[in-house]
Amino acid sequence: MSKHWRHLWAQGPAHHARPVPSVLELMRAASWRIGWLSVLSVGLVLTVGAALLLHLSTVRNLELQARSLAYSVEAAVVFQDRQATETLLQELLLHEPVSAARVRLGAHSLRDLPRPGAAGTLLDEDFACYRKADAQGSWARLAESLWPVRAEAPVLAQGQVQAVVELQADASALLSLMSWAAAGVLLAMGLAGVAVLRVSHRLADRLVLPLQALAEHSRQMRQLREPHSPLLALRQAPRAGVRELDQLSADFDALLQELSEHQQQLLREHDALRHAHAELSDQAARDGLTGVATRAHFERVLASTLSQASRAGGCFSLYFIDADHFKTINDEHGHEAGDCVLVAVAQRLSRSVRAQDLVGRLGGDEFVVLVHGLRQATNAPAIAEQLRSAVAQPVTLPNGSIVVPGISVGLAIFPTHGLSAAELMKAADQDMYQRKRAARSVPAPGSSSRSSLEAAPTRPTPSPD
Ligand SMILES: Nc1nc2c(ncn2[C@@H]2O[C@H](COP(=O)(O)OP(=O)(O)OP(=O)(O)O)[C@@H](O)[C@H]2O)c(=O)[nH]1
Repeated sequence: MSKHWRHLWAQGPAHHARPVPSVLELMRAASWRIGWLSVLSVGLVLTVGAALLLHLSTVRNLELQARSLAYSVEAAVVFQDRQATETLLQELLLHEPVSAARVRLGAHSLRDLPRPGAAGTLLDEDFACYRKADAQGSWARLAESLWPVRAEAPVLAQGQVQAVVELQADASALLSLMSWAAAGVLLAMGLAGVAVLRVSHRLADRLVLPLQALAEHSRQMRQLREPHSPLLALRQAPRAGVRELDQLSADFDALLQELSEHQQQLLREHDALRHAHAELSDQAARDGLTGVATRAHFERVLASTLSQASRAGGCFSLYFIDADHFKTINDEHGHEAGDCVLVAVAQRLSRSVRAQDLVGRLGGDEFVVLVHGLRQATNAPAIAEQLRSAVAQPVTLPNGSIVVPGISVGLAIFPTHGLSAAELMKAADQDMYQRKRAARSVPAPGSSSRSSLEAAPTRPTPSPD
């Protein structure tokens, strides 16, 4: 990891304010750098190589020419024919890329050809000297000072060195050759640069476009919120035709598939839990024996009815019900028979009120009924009577005996008898208790003092329930 990235990593994503570059931008920037660096280095090597080759071949040619000239001028030098020597020098300079030439008498080598500016001047030691007229310009002089290429060869006669031929290459011709070579190299560099950029851009497109397609695909998949959408099963991540990218797409598909299955599993479990919760709530709200509301559920509904009636200024009635002499049934016919009577009482109470009203069992043989939206408080006693008469029907017990259950019903009206649930329950309970006591103190004509719960004949008789 480079210093820069380590620094960014240490800072965390929130701290680096610079915009995060895309992969395409990074690859393009890198390919620009790589392209130009490689083209420049190749260009540099080519230029230096070409210059070196040119230099070596020029030196070699010049040496050959110097040797050839040494042979040519041998006779003229031996016979001291300066005119013929100069003619030979002139001929050579005319057709060859040589800017200056001279023949110096003696065996010693002279390296100091006439300097630019002194060209064509015959020095004291020179036997013959010639310099091209067009090699005397400033460009030619500059070229010679930049690129001095010289060669010399001895003029031999009878095994003795008679003179030395010295040649100066035409540097301006060499430089113009070099400029052509440089132009060629530059052109090659340009073409190579374009080719490198095209290839690297294609490579970037080949890698980045599939990545962008995969990113777009994942965005679309995220938008498909429905877990059972058939698109999830059908749609595959796009394939790029590049092994690693295709592997990434395949892994993405597999991950999506796993997530989808996991989500479906979670949804199934969630449904099961919701179902179980609903069942438990229902069980908690319903009395196990009779199926009417439990005390807790009844109190919740009473509280919400109360607050609603308080806000809206409504009126409702609450009935507190206790079975009369229920213990006797248990004692005489058994607990199972008592249960049977409790179920019958609950069913009859439920059938006597509307669906929006609520019947609850407080426990034992105590029931409560909540009647919503009473139009007039004066209707409440009639409902109590209705409940009483609905219950007081014969019930056939499991042992075949028939009993007629009796109930005492106490009444409380909101807001007349109380403004809170506790006040209303207490008022209804007290009313029920007083009515029970009143009923017992005044026995009905022809009935025993035991009350309204009467043992029926022991023979089995069909029951309305
Ligand atoms: N079968 C049955 N009996 C129950 C159940 N819960 C309570 N009991 C009995 O119901 C009876 C209720 O007794 P009380 O209300 O005190 O007696 P009662 O005979 O109804 O007396 P009064 O209310 O004064 O008429 C008790 O004997 C309890 O054991 C139940 O779920 N099933």
